[in-house]
Amino acid sequence: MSAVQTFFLQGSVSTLRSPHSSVTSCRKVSVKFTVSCCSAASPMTVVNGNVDNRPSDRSEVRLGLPSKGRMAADSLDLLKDCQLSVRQVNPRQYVAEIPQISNLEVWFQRPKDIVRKLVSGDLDLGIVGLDTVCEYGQGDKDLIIVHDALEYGDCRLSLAIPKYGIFENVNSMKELAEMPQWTPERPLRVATGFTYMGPKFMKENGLKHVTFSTADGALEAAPAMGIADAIVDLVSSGTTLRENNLKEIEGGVIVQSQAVLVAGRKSLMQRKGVLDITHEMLERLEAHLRAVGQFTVTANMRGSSAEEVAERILSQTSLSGLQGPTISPVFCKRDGRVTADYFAIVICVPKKALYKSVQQLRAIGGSGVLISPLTYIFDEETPRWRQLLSTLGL
Ligand SMILES: Nc1ncnc2c1ncn2[C@@H]1O[C@H](COP(=O)(O)OP(=O)(O)OP(=O)(O)O)[C@@H](O)[C@H]1O
Ligand SMILES: O=P(O)(O)OC[C@H]1O[C@H](OP(=O)(O)OP(=O)(O)O)[C@H](O)[C@@H]1O
Ligand SMILES: [Mg+2]
Repeated sequence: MSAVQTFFLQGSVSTLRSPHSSVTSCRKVSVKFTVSCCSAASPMTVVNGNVDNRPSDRSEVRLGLPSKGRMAADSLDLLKDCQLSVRQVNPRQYVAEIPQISNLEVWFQRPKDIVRKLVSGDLDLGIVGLDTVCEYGQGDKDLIIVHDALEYGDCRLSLAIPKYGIFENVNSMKELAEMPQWTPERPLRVATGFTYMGPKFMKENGLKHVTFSTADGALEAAPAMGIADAIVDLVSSGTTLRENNLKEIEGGVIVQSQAVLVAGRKSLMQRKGVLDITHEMLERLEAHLRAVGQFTVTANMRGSSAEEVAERILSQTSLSGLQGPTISPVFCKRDGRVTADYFAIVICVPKKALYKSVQQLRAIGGSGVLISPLTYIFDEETPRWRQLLSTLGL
């Protein structure tokens, strides 16, 4: 460990004025740490999760899901939409199952513990926000993001400063770093719950004289209370910052976050069944997320041939579908002869363009327009699966 450390205090740091308070090193916040007991000769080791990182001999595959907070319900909803409903006998029980996938245990944990347990090997897969992976994974190369965009939990980890006082004309990280106010005796005081990402970011941005304090919530109050000059916290709509007279600045976004599916490299490579379950989950997630926001539109259209109908459809900007329209003749018997005066067309249309598509279909002679939501769009190959295999060197 280097001589100069980053200090984290709970609450005010106004009494801390030593040169040690400047950020010159970015110490890993301990997943494993040692505390002195009564006798200095017998240290006690406290570990989050698996004590000595020995691979356990369990045969079940374990998926960690957030037990509380805003990610919990959305994670269950997403899995349900992928026909992977989690069956939990009662809400205080922390283990559950997904009947469609045998040999999979679902464990409900706090998001930060999901990441820690992926690192320790006590979980194999997990769903959490990318911010939590960055903060508690601390750049661990064995944490692999299998799906990076589950499309909920959107937020960003940002640095914010007051709109007023000495910060009134400060609008970028460069300007913040160049402020003459920050000295070893009077460093920039930052309040954050992100005690790994916060110091790392400040160091990367060349801020030399910085101290950090930490609290468990309502960090936006710290500047007005005189406890901090700036904060590093999650921002989504920006309302909390605005209500507290704080602003984000150029270059101050540390991580753009949303829910992700993460796995441990060792689990993927060594534990039987993990790779297969990951493949199935990835296929369902990708196919479902592709289908969200798309509708299938079917309609009838009079025409002399399938090609002639196709030309009419493709002349319209909103009707090209995923790979072009599917057109099938609708046969009927007229005067004893089987003819195809009508064609049935099927296209996929993005939700946003739905009404425009219906208007365009009608304009070129479409009738009997039926619209149904899509559950899955399976492609020939799952791009993220190929990416995962290449990351694993398989
Ligand atoms: N305002 C927000 N809008 C959208 N997503 C958010 C927001 N705040 C946090 N998140 C995302 O949801 C995750 C969980 O946040 P949540 O607030 O539920 O738990 P927490 O802050 O870690 O715990 P707690 O608030 O109970 O102490 C975050 O890691 C982040 O990815
Ligand atoms: O940009 P906004 O949409 O206003 O959201 C940002 C706020 O949401 C989170 O707090 P949360 O609601 O989780 O409360 P907490 O501080 O108790 O975690 C985050 O810590 C911000 O305070
Ligand atoms: Mg929160």
